[in-house]
Amino acid sequence: MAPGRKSSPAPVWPPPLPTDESEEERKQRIRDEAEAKERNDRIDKELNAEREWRKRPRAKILLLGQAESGKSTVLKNFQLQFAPKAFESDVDIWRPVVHLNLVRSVNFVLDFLATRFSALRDNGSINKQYITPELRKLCARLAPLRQVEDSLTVALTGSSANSPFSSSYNPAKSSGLSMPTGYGWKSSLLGRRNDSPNPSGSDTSEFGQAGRILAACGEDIDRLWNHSGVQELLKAADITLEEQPGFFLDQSVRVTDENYKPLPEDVLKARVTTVGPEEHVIQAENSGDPHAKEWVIYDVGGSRSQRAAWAQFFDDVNIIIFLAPMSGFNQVLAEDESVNRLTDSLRLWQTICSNKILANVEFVIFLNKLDILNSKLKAGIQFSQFVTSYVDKPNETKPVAKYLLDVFVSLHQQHSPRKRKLHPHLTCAVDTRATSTVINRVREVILVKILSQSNVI
Ligand SMILES: Nc1nc2c(ncn2[C@@H]2O[C@H](COP(=O)(O)OP(=O)(O)OP(=O)(O)O)[C@@H](O)[C@H]2O)c(=O)[nH]1
Ligand SMILES: [Mg+2]
Repeated sequence: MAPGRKSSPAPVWPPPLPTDESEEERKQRIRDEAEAKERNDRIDKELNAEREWRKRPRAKILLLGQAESGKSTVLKNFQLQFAPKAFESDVDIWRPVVHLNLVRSVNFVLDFLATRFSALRDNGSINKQYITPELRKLCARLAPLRQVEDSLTVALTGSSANSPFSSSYNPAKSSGLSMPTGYGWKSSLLGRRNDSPNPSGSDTSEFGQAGRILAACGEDIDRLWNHSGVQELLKAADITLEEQPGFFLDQSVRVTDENYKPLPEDVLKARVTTVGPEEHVIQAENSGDPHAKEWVIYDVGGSRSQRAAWAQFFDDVNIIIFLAPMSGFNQVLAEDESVNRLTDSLRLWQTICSNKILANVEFVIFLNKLDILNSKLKAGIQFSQFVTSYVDKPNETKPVAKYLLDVFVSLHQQHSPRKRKLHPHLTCAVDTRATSTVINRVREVILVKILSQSNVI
């Protein structure tokens, strides 16, 4: 109590009724009290509803699968499907990612050609007809892109460029064309988007500068990629860049245009390695169904070192979508080149199926990258050479996909702790239309699961 002030009596509740109020004042007091009570009741009701809303069963999806299996791509499909306006308003932040993916591919080709140029010096007979003065000039003109790769990588990841190149191409090392970074890059880009523009109107950021250099190089990149010598040399070395994540070399003129705005397909194809688990809450736009208003999706990193972080979500999800890329049959893991990707996927699937904590979780499996499987088989790669149990069957997409589906389904049957329905789909996650149909089916499965959890059905 402040010195010198008289102490007031402790307040009592409810306050004693005034003894000297007029009839009019009494009526007003009663009206005020009724209004206050109504307001309190309304607030209580809203708080209760909010409490109930928080407790309600929500769609919680966990995406699992090895690195590059397509988990983050499926997440983007969910965002595109359920929150198209939010997806559209964020497309710009993918522009520098597409640029970095493209620049890494170009630099990969430049490094590859450099090894061929030096082989030519050492042994005049090799590939001489392909290496024309025009090709050398093209390579010289594209040299500034090495600097662009460094500055974009630093701007996006906060660390210096690390673009590994192995002169002997190894499909497992495709992360050389990816951007290993965490969740933070998106929020930092969203933050930058609101920065006030330069008074001259030009974008002076690293992204703006990289964009201008790329715009000047677009035609040359296109010439490099379509150069018959480059195509022949890559083919002779068994390199199929088209199947690598973040491939934009066939779109270089469009994506380097100064006014380029990424299309949804570009966003799906852009590659960013997920590092650490990410929680994404998708607020469904225009959803009439109260149970489908909010989707919580957990996206995790798929490489071996990331998998320990998966288990923390096991007791909190309604549905697991497992991604198994069918195209991995002739590839090895980037993190362990002694392990075949398909073998790793099967082992991982078996482990997930047999997990007791997940016994009541609904399982969906996407046998993904159907398009790459198709192009590999069409190119003559023999599935049976890598999967020796596949005997006397045609080397065609349909029977191979069916065979893989049977293997995954029977592993699920054998190893699930209790009988459980599996929802399998053959998918190409970069095909938005086809994936939209699949997502609608998954949506139905999830809604039934949520309703059964809330005892509605
Ligand atoms: N051609 C083709 N590419 C696909 C398909 N699904 C995903 N991709 C591409 O494969 C690359 C890897 O996909 P992501 O979704 O980043 O893989 P991820 O499982 O999230 O990988 P991590 O984050 O490393 O665990 C991306 O460039 C995708 O665009 C598909 O069905 N076909
Ligand atoms: Mg990912």
